[in-house]
Parts: sequence; C-alpha cells; structure tokens
Amino acid sequence: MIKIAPSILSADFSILGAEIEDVDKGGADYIHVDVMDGKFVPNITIGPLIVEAIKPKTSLPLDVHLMIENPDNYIQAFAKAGASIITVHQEATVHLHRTIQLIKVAGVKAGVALNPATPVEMIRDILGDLDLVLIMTVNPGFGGQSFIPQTIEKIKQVAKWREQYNLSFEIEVDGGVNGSTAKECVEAGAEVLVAGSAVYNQTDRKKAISDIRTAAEQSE
Ligand SMILES: O=C(CO)[C@@H](O)[C@H](O)COP(=O)(O)O
Ligand SMILES: [Fe+2]
Repeated sequence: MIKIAPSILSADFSILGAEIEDVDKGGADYIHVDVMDGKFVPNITIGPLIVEAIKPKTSLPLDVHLMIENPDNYIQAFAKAGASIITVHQEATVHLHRTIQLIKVAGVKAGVALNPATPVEMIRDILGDLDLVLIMTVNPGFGGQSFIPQTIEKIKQVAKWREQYNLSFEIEVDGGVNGSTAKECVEAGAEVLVAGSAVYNQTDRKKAISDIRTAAEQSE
C-alpha cells in the first residue's frame, strides 16, 4: 500500500494547524515534519515545541525527519512532543546503532535517512533494527528542488535487501516527488512518498494527494 506524507515545510506556517487539517482530510497517510538546525543543512525550521503544538491537530502519524547534528540530544524531546517516527541522518551521527536504540527506547519508530551521495552499504548491517529507510532524492535543506534520478538505484538495492533478509521496514523517498516521479520510486520499491511542494503549492490538496497516489499506483 502506498502512503503519501505531505511535508509541512511547504505549508503556510501562519496557519499551520489548518494546513495540517487540510491534508489530513485530503487523504494523507503521514504528516512529514522537516527539522533543520542550520548546521547539518543550511536552513533552520521546526523544533519540539511546534511538534507538540501540531500533535492535537491530526491523528495521523507524525513522521519527523531530523536534519540536525548530534540527534541523540533531541530524540527524547521529539518523542515527548508526539513524534510517531523519528528519522536521523546516517551522516549526522557517529554511533548510528546507538542512536537507533535511543529512538526505540523512547517508544518511537526508528528511521535512517541517506543523502544522495551516501552509499546504501552504510546501513546494510543495521537494516534489521530499522522501521524505515529514507532515501533522499534531493540534497536535504529545502523544498521545491528537482528529483535526482541516480537515487533510484539506491531504492532498488534497499528493496532487494529487504526481500533477501525478509525484513519489513518501509522505504520512504523525499525530495522532488510528484505525479511524474512517484511511479518510478514505487516501481523501484518505495511505498512512502514525501511530497511538499507538489501538495502544498496546490490549492486543492485532496486532489494533489490523489493525483500523486494515482500516478504511483500505475506501477502496481
Ligand atoms: O526533507 C526535505 C528537504 O530537505 C523534504 O521533506 C522537502 O520538504 C520536500 O519538499 P519537495 O521536494 O517535495 O517540495
Ligand atoms: Fe523531509
């Protein structure tokens, strides 16, 4: 089953609660929350206080994508704020296995994200500990960038390992996902599609979500 995760990075932050309710009613499966610290990536966005504030606005899982250095220091705070999934970048933590355990101890599903230039081999040995693998299809930091096609091979390789080792983590793609790129991602093995500008830059969010889903399902 394909899941659509609208990224609130492209929402109108002055009416964030209403923007979340809009995609919730519009058929979203996750709410994707991009956390940026101005160090790991150039941009600065959301902290645990905002996650706590939006939690009552939706019953959908909050899919928190941490683009921050030293993520261990903030896992507890985001878990307490209401995160359902916490995804950290492999590039942002030296002791990735420990970071994953910290997320699990906090009672939250654990994901690892890989930048476009990071080989999937970096996480092969810990795939069995993961609930989600996030293949970045743009360089993290901003919404509205173009999809990087070389990332498709990485999705395929992770999907191959998932089958080979009989694992059940979800494969998520993030960046430049829209009606044109969704199909190829799903064909490669992804089932969670993050879409920021492709959803929030449209006035009819329900239609935008449905269009991405329809495009993606054409590959099934
Ligand atoms: O994590 C990120 C960017 O770093 C994403 O979640 C973006 O928010 C996706 O935006 P679009 O490429 O879909 O506009
Ligand atoms: Fe993201």
